[in-house]
Amino acid sequence: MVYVAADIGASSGRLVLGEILNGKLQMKEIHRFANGFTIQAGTCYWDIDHLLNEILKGLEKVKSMGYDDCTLGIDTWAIDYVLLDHDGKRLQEVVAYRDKRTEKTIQKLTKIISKEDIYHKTGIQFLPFNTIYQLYEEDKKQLERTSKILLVPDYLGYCLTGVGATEMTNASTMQLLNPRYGQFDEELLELISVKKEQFEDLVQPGTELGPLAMERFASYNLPNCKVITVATHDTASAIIGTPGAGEGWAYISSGTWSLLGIESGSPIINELALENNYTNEWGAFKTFRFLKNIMGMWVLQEVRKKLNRDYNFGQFVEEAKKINDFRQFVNFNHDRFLNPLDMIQEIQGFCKETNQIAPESAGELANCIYTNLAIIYAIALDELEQITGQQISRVHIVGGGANNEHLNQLTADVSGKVVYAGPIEATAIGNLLMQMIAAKEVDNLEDARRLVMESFEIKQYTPKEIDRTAIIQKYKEAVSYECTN
Ligand SMILES: Nc1ncnc2c1ncn2[C@@H]1O[C@H](COP(=O)(O)OP(=O)(O)O)[C@@H](O)[C@H]1O
Ligand SMILES: C[C@H](O)[C@H](O)[C@@H](O)C(=O)COP(=O)(O)O
Ligand SMILES: [Mg+2]
Repeated sequence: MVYVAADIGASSGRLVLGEILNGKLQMKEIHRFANGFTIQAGTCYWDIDHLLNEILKGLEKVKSMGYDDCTLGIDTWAIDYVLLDHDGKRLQEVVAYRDKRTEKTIQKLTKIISKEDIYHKTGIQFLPFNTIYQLYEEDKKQLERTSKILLVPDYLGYCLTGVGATEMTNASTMQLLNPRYGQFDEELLELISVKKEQFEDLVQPGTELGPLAMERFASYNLPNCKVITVATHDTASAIIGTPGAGEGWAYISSGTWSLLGIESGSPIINELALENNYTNEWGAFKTFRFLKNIMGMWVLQEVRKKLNRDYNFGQFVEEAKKINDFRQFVNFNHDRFLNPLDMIQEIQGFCKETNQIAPESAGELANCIYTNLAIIYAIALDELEQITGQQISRVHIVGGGANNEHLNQLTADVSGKVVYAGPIEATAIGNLLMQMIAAKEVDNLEDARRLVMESFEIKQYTPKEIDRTAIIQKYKEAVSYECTN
């Protein structure tokens, strides 16, 4: 029997095999595929059938490698969902969170209930596309036809097994759950015309969902497979796979998004947390992911698309290193960078509006992105220390972005914290570890993280002496400009 993790982020998906051999976690990537949304008639959609098909193709590879039995865990990006009719069929295509339909929804909803009340109830950050706002924008007739609302990874599990669930780490990102009593907040549900019965029961990560319904996929050559509901929010899995230990460590799950935060034993819901838009997403093992979303590698991904993908990610880093200068100061966390038509023009526009020389070449653009991400990380870490009263001495960077040694070093320099980078595939590893803990092959989270530290290369970056105060001050002056568009 072998463990299989399907980790699907906004830009890419992968299936990995995992097993413990000679006291180490051995992980082998067996299938990788592209992900991304497309725009049809002005709306952004995911291709959920493509993702299901890729999971099945990955499982066929498991079988072809000689494994007749496996367990499977699925984790994906957060907040997006599928509407099912009373026959269990998908009512519509899956809208992607970067769609513009929710651009003004926070303003609409907070005319009825204040941001303070929503935050007091949920402890969840205000992102314009949270599930609460997407459901508020859904056609009311469509909601009336809806029997069940399944978040993306729960829907993929349902397609494979016929069993529905609402896994709680991902459910918390909807901004509809109240951490005080671990359930949906009925007042918020009523506000968006959704009934609690339209969700499947909340389940803890590590719950067995059911066997793969082989009869549904007769044309595939599949192994016998038991689907485990892991920490289905990819960031929750990433944090399980982050080899932090003891006190004073923070993480940056660096992929399409950079999720920067700490693991907390209880939610931190106060004015300062709200003011800095920190969130309390639910973690595995009754922890809370006190973090904030930072725009991450999305910006570079969009620049790369505009440059016809002429550069791979490593080449962007090499070009940026040739410049390696804090030339422009750009707040990439501004909503204008969420899904602009042309990311290069958006960056250049911000620079021109703030009387800064705009980056032109691939290297100048990458340098601008990396230097500003390092500054935004440093500021977020300062905020984190202020809000929690905790001293953070080290930051673990995991995910595809941890490949970027240049940004890892910049992060150490500007934050003044030691950076540990890796494992790159922390999300898939955390997915595997949740399955191993459920199977009692690994005892607990602490042992799981020790196994990660012993099994994968973790690189250390020590801060170099730079004038971080002056750099952060220049950034804050430049971004204090109120973007008009
Ligand atoms: N060799 C590399 N050098 C620098 N950055 C890299 C490299 N490989 C991947 N990346 C970065 O990692 C990002 C993808 O990270 P990943 O965690 O796979 O994203 P997601 O899970 O959101 O799809 C890419 O957008 C890119 O910026
Ligand atoms: C929109 C959400 O905040 C987003 O899904 C984030 O929570 C996340 O998990 C991003 O994962 P990626 O792997 O797509 O960066
Ligand atoms: Mg990811």
